[in-house]
Amino acid sequence: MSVQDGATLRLLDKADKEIQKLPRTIKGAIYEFQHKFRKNPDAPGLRLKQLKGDSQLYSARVTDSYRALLLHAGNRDYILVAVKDRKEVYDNLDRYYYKINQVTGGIEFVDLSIVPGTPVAPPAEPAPATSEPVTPTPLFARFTADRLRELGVAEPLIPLALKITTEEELLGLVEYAPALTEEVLLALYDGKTFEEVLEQVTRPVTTDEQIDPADYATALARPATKVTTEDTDLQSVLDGDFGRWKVFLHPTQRKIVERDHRGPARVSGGPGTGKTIVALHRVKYLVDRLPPGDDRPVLLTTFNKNLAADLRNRLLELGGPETLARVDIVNIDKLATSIVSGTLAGGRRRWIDDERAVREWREMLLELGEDQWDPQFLHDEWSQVILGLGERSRTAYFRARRAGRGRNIGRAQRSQIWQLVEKFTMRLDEKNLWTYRQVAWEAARLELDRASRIKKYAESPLNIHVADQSIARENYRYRHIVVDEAQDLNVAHWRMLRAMVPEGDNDMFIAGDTHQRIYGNYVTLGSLGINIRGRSSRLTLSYRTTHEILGSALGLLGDESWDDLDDGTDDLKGYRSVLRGPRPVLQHASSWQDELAIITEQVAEWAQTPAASIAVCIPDRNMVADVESSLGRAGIRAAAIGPDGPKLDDAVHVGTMHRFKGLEYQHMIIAGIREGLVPRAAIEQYKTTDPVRYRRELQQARSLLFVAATRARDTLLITWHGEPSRFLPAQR
Ligand SMILES: Nc1ncnc2c1ncn2[C@@H]1O[C@H](COP(=O)(O)OP(=O)(O)OP(=O)(O)O)[C@@H](O)[C@H]1O
Repeated sequence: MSVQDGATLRLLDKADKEIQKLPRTIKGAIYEFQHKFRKNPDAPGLRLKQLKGDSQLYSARVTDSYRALLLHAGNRDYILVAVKDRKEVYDNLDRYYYKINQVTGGIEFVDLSIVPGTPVAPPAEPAPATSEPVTPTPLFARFTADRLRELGVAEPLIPLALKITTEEELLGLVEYAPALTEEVLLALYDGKTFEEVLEQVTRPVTTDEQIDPADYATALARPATKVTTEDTDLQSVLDGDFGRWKVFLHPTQRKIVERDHRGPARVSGGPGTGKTIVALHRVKYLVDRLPPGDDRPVLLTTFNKNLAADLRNRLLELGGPETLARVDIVNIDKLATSIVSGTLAGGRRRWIDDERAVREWREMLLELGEDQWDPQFLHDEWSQVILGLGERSRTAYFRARRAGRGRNIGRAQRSQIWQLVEKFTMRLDEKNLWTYRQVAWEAARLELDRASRIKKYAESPLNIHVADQSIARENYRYRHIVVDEAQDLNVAHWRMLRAMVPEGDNDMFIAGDTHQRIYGNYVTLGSLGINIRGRSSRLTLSYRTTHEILGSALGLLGDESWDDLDDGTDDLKGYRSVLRGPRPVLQHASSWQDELAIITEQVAEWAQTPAASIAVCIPDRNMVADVESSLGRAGIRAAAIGPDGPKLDDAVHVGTMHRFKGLEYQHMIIAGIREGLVPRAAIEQYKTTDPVRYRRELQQARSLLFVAATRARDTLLITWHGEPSRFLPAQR
């Protein structure tokens, strides 16, 4: 059989929802059908035929009683839009609406018979008669058909949208509506104005191209047409393990993935808007454009080991072993560690975290009888100012601006601090210890040296190298670097990364959200040679959190202002969700014991949910064991989340707030949200002594709570005893 006989069969977004509901035997038959169809759509058994009076819609036989409905997009390209019982597929053909959306240029399909409230939908249950008939006001009475059309609502759904009067009707309408119609109507329903929706929802997906309403082949290639591309996608829909994130990218996500840049680019966006998903697709996009080879020219890095492991699994799912084979996936500290271990003799030391380092400071100050300085202050000054300098010298420290650090430190004090820092680093040397920041600084230094050797080699006349055999040719480690959770990387990390990749097209792709910064690392990328100006984009649609949870989580951020990893500011304008669910519950308890009882009772009520989709988050490490044993006594398996992620896959996860970065749960409880813990009482000392630091500590505490609250997909319960945290809405 010639290749010409074959056909492409794609699946349209939302058609997968209907297909997944079909009986198992029919799904099996669809599996067979799609194979045969791809091989030869004209095979007689498939009975491919045009629907009467319609140029574009075709039906084909799946079984004796089921038919596939296909939209012909030109040449041998078909889009599967539905699979239906033969008895109903040919009735009332007017109910099939398909068109190229005049705003987005994407292909849209709706079967009006499944949209409640349309003239062709089955009649709804009659409403119970009331004694006084009242005519409720339609939800969108303040808009005209033209306005909805301008926003991109699908034509046949406009009259219906203008008629509906309840939220239930609206949710019924948007369930199978094209994605833009769903987003627009829900945003208007949430109270946004026409102008806001135009700006935040419609404009980002509006195509610049001239739209030919009959050119389906071109429309098929536009980001707004959400269709599967691989043969295997339809198979995974049928197997029930279909990851929509792999295929149905939002048009805004797709544009970001596929845009080429002359330098570093950045994507921001609120929690759950798909930054990680975009980073993964971006990696695949870059790998697909590499020349063949068996090296690994792409680096994908993130904050911790657990997130790196998740990226690895997801990239394997997305691109298979061939993509994985060209990518180094490693968390940022491990990357720094491997650079240092591989290059320095002293590389084989033990790494310690900040908490342990502060203990070392305290011990050293005690031994020295030095009581003028606070160990935490010295550790922060060393880690965030001195280890943030490009050059580690006393003079450089004397000149350092200490931007954003409130307390003024004069020359004499800097001299004392410098001496203490020298003693401290010698102490760590003797004990064979290193902090992660020290490692990052060393790694940055080594990589910068390497980069300057590469430049020197490239610039000097060839004969020098020939004469001096000792100069070996080195190359940059990577061609492209993709960073996730960028808001928590420190200055040294960025210096190291910058030096690992030559400046040029698509050199760095940076995904992060400064509202979720929880490690106090503030950077200005521009000053580190990473110029993202004019190459920033933002995602605004949450795929994780319901509208209700998102609204409450935004309230936790207060009126703070947030940076954009550079000199500008960032905000969450337009951040929204089309997912609906119960409102978060805020519950006051009489004591910690009472909170534990509430937690245990609530988790027991979620017995139908797989344990690992439930999490309990608390602000203090000492509370973890309490929660674990309280759940344990009720026969519920619980496991603490360690620094590298959850320890067990079949237990309720319990952890402190920092541990929840990047994770996702169906049901979440955040307990212990009281004054003194959120924010911590210890920061009050800075209120008068160091107001700048105080503000930053407060902001970081807000971010921690924001991160925790936005891990919840469906349900969120927040509890406290005593005085509620100032970040919670006022309680009546
Ligand atoms: N286009 C998509 N289609 C379906 N699901 C998606 C899509 N994009 C993202 N998701 C899902 O939404 C959830 C959140 O995505 P992701 O983790 O990438 O968001 P994020 O912006 O990185 O979140 P955070 O900032 O909270 O870490 C995940 O479950 C992901 O699979």
